[in-house]
Amino acid sequence: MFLETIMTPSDLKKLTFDQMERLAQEIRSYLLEVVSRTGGHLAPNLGVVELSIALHYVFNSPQDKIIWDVGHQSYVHKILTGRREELKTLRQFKGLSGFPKRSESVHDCFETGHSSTSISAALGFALARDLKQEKNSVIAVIGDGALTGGMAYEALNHAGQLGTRLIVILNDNEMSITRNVGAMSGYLSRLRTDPLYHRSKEDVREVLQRIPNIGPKMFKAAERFKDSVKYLLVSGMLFEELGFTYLGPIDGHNLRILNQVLERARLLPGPVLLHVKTIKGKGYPPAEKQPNKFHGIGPFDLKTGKTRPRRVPTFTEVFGKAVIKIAEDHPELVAITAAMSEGTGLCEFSRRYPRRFFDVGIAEQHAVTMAAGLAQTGCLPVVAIYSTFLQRAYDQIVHDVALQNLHIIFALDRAGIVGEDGETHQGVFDLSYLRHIPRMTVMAPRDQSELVAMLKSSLKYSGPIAIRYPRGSGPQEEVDYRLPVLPFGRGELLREGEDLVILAVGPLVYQALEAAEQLSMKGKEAAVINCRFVKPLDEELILEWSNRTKKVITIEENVIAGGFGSAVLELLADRGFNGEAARMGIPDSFLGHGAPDLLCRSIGLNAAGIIDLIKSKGWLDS
Ligand SMILES: Cc1ncc(C[n+]2csc(CCOP(=O)(O)OP(=O)(O)O)c2C)c(N)n1
Ligand SMILES: CC(=O)[C@@H](O)[C@H](O)COP(=O)(O)O
Ligand SMILES: [Mg+2]
Repeated sequence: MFLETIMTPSDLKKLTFDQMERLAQEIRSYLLEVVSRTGGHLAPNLGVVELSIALHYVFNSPQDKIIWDVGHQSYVHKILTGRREELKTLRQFKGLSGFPKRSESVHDCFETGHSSTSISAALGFALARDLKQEKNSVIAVIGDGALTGGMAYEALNHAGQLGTRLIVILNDNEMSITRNVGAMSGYLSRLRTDPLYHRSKEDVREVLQRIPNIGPKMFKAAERFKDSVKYLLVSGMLFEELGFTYLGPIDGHNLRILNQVLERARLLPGPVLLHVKTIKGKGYPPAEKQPNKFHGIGPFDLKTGKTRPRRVPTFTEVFGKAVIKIAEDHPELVAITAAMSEGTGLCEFSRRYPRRFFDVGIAEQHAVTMAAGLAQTGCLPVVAIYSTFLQRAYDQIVHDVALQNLHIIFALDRAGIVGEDGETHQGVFDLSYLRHIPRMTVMAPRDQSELVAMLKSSLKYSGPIAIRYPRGSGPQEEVDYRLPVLPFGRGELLREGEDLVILAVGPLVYQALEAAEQLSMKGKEAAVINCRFVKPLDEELILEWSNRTKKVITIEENVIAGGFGSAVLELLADRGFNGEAARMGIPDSFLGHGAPDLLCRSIGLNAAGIIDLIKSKGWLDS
C-alpha cells in the first residue's frame, strides 16, 4: 500500500510513475470507503485524483501555492498532505472540513467554498510574490462550472493584462453540479473535441501550402487576418487573447502527461491556462453514470450506490411542487437558478416549462439583475438561490430590484444552519442583509405547508419578496397545498401565556412551543408567536404581548447581529418598552461544520437553550 507511505507531498517524489498509478487506485478506493460512510463531494474528488497527485509531485507545496476553486474537490489534496486518517471524520462536528481550511494545514493556503474565487486569490498571491521578489509558483485549480462565475473573468482579465507568472488549471469535466451551461461551456467542448481546434498555425501553413498556386497566397491572406486564423485554428484562442498561454486540452487522468505539461507550465514566464479533461466520478461507475447525484451525496451503499430513502418531504421538494402548481395558473411566472437546479428543486419545473426556466450558471449577480429585466417586462421571476450564495448579489437586490420596487420572489433555500458544509455555506446572514433594504418583504415559514402559503401569497403582494427556508425535511409528513393567502405582515399567535413571550422565526417555532410546554410544568406560562414576517414586523402583535408579559425572547436561525431580534429590539426601543428582552441566534462568529442538530445544541439554539436563557435571566423565580 503506497497510500500509507504518504504523509507529506515530498513522499510522493520518491515514487515512480507506475507506483503513482497504483497510489491513484488506492486513493480512489479510500475515497469510496470513507465518503460512502460520511457523505461528501465524491464525484468531484474522484475526478481529480491524478491531477492532485501530479500537482504535488511537480510543485512544492506549501512554498508553491495551490488554491482549489470551491474547494469541494480538495479531499485528495488533504490525503496527500498528511490528513489521510482524519478524512474519516470528514464534515463531522469537530472533524475534518470538506473544504480547504488554513487551520488544518499549511498546505491549505486559501479557504474556499463559494465558487470562482481561486484566480483572484491566486493573482493576489502572485503579485505579493513578485513584490517580495520570491520565485514560488502559484496555481489556481478551477472547474468548468466555476468558470461560469463572473469573478473568474475579472481575474483572468486582470492577470492577462499584468502578465505575471500564474498557472490556472481548468479542470474540465463538462459538469457543474448538473451538466454545465453557457457559451463558455460550448467553447470548451469545441476545444475538447473539434479536430480543427487542435491544429497549430504550422499545420495550417502546411495544409494551405499544399494547395497549388493559391495556397501560399491564401496563407499570406490568412496571416494578415491573424486573429481569424489564430481564432479559428489555434486552440484556446479566447484565453490567448486574454494574455494567457493556453496549453491543452490534455488527459487529466494520465499522470505522465500531466507531469510533463505541469513541468512545462511551471517554467513559462507569464500567465498560463492549462486545460485538463477529466471525468467527474472517475473510477466508480454509479458516479460516472450520475455525476450530478454523486456531486454532493449523503452516506450511501457502496455496492448499489443507493442512499437512504427520505420519508418526510423536504422544503425544497415542496417548493418545487408548489412553484409548478402556481405556474399552471400564472403564465407570467418564470423560474431562475444559478447552477443549482437540483438543489433548489427546479428540475421538474424545467422539464414542464423549459421556456420559462433559466439556469444562468454560477452567476448569482447576473441571475438577479436578469430577473429585474424580466420583472420590468411583465414576467414574475422566482429566483431560487441558496441563502449563502445570494450574498453574492446583495447590490443587485438593492440597486436593480428594490430601488425599482420590482415584483420578484426570492426563494432562499438552505437558509439557517445547513450543517456539514460548514462556515462558507451556513445560510445565517440573510435576515440581516435583507431586512434593512427598503421595500423588501422577508418571510420565513414554520413548516412546508406555510412555505406553500407564502409562495401563493407572494403573488398578491408587491415589490421584492424573500422567503427563506432551511435545508432538509420539514416538521410535516403531510403538506397542505391549499392554505389560503396569508394576511400581509401578520404573525400567528400559537400559544397564550402571561409570564413571557417567545417570538420565533421559521421552524424554531417548534422549539419555542417545546420550551413553553417545559416552562408550563415549572409553573410559568409562555406565549409563543410564529413571526412569519421578519419584514414588515407584526408590530401590533409583538407590542401587545411584549407589553403584556414584559419579558421577551426572540429566536432565529440567523446571526443575532442585525437579524430578526435586532428588528424587534429596535421596535421595542422606539415604542418605549420598559420590560426585558433577550435575543437568541447565531453568535458573532462563523459556525463550523457538523450535523445541524449538534451545531444547534452547541450554541443553545433549541428548547433547552431557551430554558437555560430563562434560568440565567432569573425569570423562573420572578
Ligand atoms: C457562488 C456559488 N454558487 C454556487 C455554488 C454551488 N456549487 C458548488 S460546486 C458547483 C459546481 C462546480 O462545478 P465545477 O467548478 O465544474 O467543479 P466540479 O464539481 O465539476 O469538479 C456549484 C454550482 C458555490 N459553491 N458557490
Ligand atoms: C460545494 C457546494 O457548494 C455545493 O455542492 C453544496 O455543497 C451543495 O449543498 P447541498 O448539499 O445543501 O445542496
Ligand atoms: Mg466541472
